[in-house]
Amino acid sequence: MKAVLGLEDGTFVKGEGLGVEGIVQGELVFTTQYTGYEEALTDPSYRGQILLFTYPLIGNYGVSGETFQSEHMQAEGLVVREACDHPSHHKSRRSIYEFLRDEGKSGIMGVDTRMLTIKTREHGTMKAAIIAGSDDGEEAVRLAREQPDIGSLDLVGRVTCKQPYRVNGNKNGGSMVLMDFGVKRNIIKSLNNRGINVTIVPATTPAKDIMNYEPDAILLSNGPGDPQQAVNGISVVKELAGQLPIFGICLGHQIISLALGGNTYKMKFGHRGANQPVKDLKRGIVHITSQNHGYAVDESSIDGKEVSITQKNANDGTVEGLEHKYLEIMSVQYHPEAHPGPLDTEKIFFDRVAEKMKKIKVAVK
Ligand SMILES: NC(=O)CC[C@H](N)C(=O)O
Repeated sequence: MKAVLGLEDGTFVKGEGLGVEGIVQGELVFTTQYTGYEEALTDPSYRGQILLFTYPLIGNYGVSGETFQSEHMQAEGLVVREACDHPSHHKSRRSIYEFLRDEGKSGIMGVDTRMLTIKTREHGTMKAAIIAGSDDGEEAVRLAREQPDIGSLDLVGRVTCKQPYRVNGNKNGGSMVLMDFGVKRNIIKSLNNRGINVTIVPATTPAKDIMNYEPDAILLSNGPGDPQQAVNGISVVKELAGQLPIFGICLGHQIISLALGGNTYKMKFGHRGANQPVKDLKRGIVHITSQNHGYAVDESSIDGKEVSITQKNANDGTVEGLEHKYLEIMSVQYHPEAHPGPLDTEKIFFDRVAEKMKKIKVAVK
């Protein structure tokens, strides 16, 4: 099948189609992870985005379904140098070709992903379109340009759960309400593994409904799009700060920052990969983290009397973690739940969350 990828700056590249025939529009973003394509493609944070892998061989160990981060593929489309159609792994159930087809999604392969990455780094993230089934470059460019900015879309509304549901932990480590902005399964699993019972609620749940569950703490999840769109999340944090511990991951961290009076901005091309170095400023050590974000918290807007920046990206100095100075509020920009990527920060973040919840229980008794 023919295919073409167009960018808003007028660039287009022709390649071979993957998945089903059709048109895909979204923001083109690149990830540098070598593996973990199954986890990344099913991460709801990639809604509204076409995901390009800089690593040239994708699909070698097939798709098992065991590490999906949600029910389905979430990225709008896929761009790879070479996709493997004869995967080899004992857990593989299908090839990446079959996976895209089953999901009704489209992609393109056989294109110069290095050139596209350099272009994205130089120009900044661009709107893009893939046409699987055509090689009309002018049309692909037109479709790339003719779409709303990702920042104007309510992407969280497309991925949040419709109804609350509960997933219990393996012992009684307290109860938590998790605001679902597009949560990755491994966040829930990491909490459950520490005995935490988690009630997952839609992103639009108001503070008083959250308090009806009588939670020991709340956690704001990762998710797609611009954090400034998450107006309910921001007001929940404003209302509940000081009443119970609040934790956040990625989009959740950005929402917490906005609620505490900070600002967020769109980065030139974001951080997406499995080896982003993050410096823990208190302890002076660097952790290797999994990341996927295009927005960041503006340090000067938040670092001050009430909030301390606890972690920073060792590559570009952007904010990676914060803690409130006297309230139980803690959040990270990276993904401690990994999947994809290294588990280095899994223990540190989730053990601390579990510890803080235990303390609250003891204090209440
Ligand atoms: N993984 C996430 O939660 C991403 C957060 C936000 N959508 C961003 O791109 O910055």
